[in-house]
Amino acid sequence: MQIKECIVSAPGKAILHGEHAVVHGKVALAVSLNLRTYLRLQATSTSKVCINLPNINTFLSWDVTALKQLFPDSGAELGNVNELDAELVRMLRDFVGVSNGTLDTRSMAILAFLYIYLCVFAKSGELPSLTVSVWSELPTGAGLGSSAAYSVCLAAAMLSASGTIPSPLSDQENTARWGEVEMELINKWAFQGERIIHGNPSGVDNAVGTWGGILRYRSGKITALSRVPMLRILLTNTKVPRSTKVLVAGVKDKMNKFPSIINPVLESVDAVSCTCEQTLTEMASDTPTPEHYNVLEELIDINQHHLNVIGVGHPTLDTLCRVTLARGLHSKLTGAGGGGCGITLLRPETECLVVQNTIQDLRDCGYDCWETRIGAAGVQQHSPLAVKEEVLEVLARY
Ligand SMILES: Nc1ncnc2c1ncn2[C@@H]1O[C@H](COP(=O)(O)OP(=O)(O)O)[C@@H](O)[C@H]1O
Ligand SMILES: C[C@@](O)(CCOP(=O)(O)O)CC(=O)O
Ligand SMILES: [Mg+2]
Repeated sequence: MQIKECIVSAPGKAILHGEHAVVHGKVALAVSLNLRTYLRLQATSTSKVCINLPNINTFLSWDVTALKQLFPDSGAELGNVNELDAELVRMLRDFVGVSNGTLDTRSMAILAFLYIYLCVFAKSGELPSLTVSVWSELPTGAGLGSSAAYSVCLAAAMLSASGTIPSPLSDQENTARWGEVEMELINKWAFQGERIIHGNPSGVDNAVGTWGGILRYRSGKITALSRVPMLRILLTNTKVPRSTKVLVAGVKDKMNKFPSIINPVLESVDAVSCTCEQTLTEMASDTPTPEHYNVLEELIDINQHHLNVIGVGHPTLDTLCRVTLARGLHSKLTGAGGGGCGITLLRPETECLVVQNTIQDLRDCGYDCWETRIGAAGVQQHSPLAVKEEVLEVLARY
């Protein structure tokens, strides 16, 4: 089978408000980051499927003939984009040799890859030999949506290589985006990848990875916020490893144990997201005032308390909040919490020296900290000419 080689990329994300609550049908506000995951898919004639994942030190290959045996006689039933095929996931677990309920990060990435590969190519009835290499600028497992950026890249690359969606590149464009119909399809397959990695994702992360920008997300309904002020944000990685899957499951357990206590907290998080959205809209349609920033800061503090109540805080995140508050800045965790990353809002009048000192304070705690740009483009295809040399070099190494 002739497949189309490609290089694709997708951005990571930061959740401003609504993490965890969004899994239970509440509103989340999320922004794309200027840190991306890149994937290169190459055709080979080795009769092998190879995957190189240097971020998680995983390099594997399988014979195409072995993978073909996973095709049930009812091969046509593989590949329903709207629901996860639990039987196929079970077969893949046996094939790769991982037990149900494993938290081994490498296994999740491999299962998501094989699942999307098999389902997308099942329709053509033929499994091609190929090599996929992925490299990310994002820290993995830190709350910045690396799993979603990875899943979005897998979906885009497989759909493109199989010819299910056309290449958006033209003679004039070395980097291009797909149209709305293709992005819907990429997003749906990416969501299945997220389901394998997360267990019960809301879909907000893959939506940001696909569309980019600043999004309001609720129960699968995605609204791009076009009128938002230019926010300045510090990102801090406490470097404490954690698993989104475990944290999401923990919140569910708490809800089951104390529904009358936890449900109102999630309702309140929803109200925080809605109030933040309203404030951002006001700020964009008028000149942002110090009072607007005061509201945004109070919302950050309230939400951080809520996230602690539902059990996804961490002492390192408490330290982040305390250290930044000592400089007059407000922070909250972002993503699943339990360690990982936090965001700190910078005000327009925050002096350069204050920002530099805050970054230094946080680095002294052993954290990584940097100012980020938000609202990057969603999933893209690139010609090799348009990819940064250092990224191309890593992708070409395998
Ligand atoms: N660049 C990558 N290469 C391989 N796997 C990745 C990559 N990025 C993310 N993953 C997968 O996603 C998992 C991390 O997802 P998760 O716990 O949701 O954290 P987050 O999405 O916040 O980074 C990793 O353990 C791995 O399975
Ligand atoms: C906690 C949650 O709201 C966000 C998880 O983000 P991340 O995997 O920690 O980047 C889960 C979800 O929305 O699927
Ligand atoms: Mg994730």
